[in-house]
Amino acid sequence: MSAEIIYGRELAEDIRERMTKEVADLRELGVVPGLAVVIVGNDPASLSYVRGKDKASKKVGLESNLIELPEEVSQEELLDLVDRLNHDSNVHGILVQLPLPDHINEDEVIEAISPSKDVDGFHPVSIGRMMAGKETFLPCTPLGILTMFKEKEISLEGKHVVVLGRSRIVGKPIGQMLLNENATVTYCHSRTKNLKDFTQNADILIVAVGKPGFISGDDIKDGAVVIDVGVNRIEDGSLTGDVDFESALEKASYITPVPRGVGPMTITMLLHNTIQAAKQLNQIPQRSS
Ligand SMILES: Nc1nc2c(c(=O)[nH]1)N[C@@H](CN(C=O)c1ccc(C(=O)N[C@@H](CCC(=O)O)C(=O)O)cc1)CN2
Repeated sequence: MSAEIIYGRELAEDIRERMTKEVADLRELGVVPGLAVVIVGNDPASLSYVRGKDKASKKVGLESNLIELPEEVSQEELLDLVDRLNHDSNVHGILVQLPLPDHINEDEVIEAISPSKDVDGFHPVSIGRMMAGKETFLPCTPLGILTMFKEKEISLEGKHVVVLGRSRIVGKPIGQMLLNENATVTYCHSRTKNLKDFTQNADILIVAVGKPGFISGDDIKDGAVVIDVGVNRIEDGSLTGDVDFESALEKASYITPVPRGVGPMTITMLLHNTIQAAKQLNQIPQRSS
């Protein structure tokens, strides 16, 4: 068997085209969805992600404001900025790029963002609503994965999903979101024993551990759906995932590549959440993007 490759980049392009029309309609109504992206410090990967977010936002017609703060910014200054953005009626979505430097209390910053502008879906109110199965902002990478499943008509009902990784950004929320879709979810992490026993029994395997080639074809059940969330820069400067693509391709039914797989969907879902936030804050009825 050779798997079908799910190119998130192509899906993302289609979705962004639909969004461009939706934003044009909103602008006709006098609503210009506004996003503020805050980055602290000079981490090259983070800078490249926020610049990607800023560029993609502008391309679909959003008003994007990229705020770059020095590494030494204090907790108080950052909280003051978030407070100003919470009260700015031209800003509908606020995102603080993670990770933050060690001297910043990440939880306190996330909790300072108004839940009505929490387009990253990391605020405890958003997480609580997600756990209760209520409508809310969903974190962008998991929402991108869910959108891929929907666009490819991959059924989730009763499927055994194994999630490798338990981060705030991917692992924890994707498991809960798939549980909400009636999948049976197992979380595995660095302390899990006999990992193969889990991975080899997964109908859907989601790998978000940040270790190049951590999973190979041997670890995968025949016909499994394999979603690779790893973005690892290796010695030769190229990007590679957490899954050994060539060996997994032979076993899986569907697989996402790295690059051009899950990553581009992350930014697209941020645009989606920002448009939804602008509509909610302006009391405009929702429609799917
Ligand atoms: N506040 C947040 N911080 C972080 C998030 C997040 O969702 N919110 N996610 C990650 C990084 N991330 C977005 O911020 C992100 C990662 C990867 C990509 C992407 O498009 N990857 C491309 C390759 C890009 C490259 O060449 O470097 C791909 O996989 O094809 C987009 C966004 C951490 N922080």
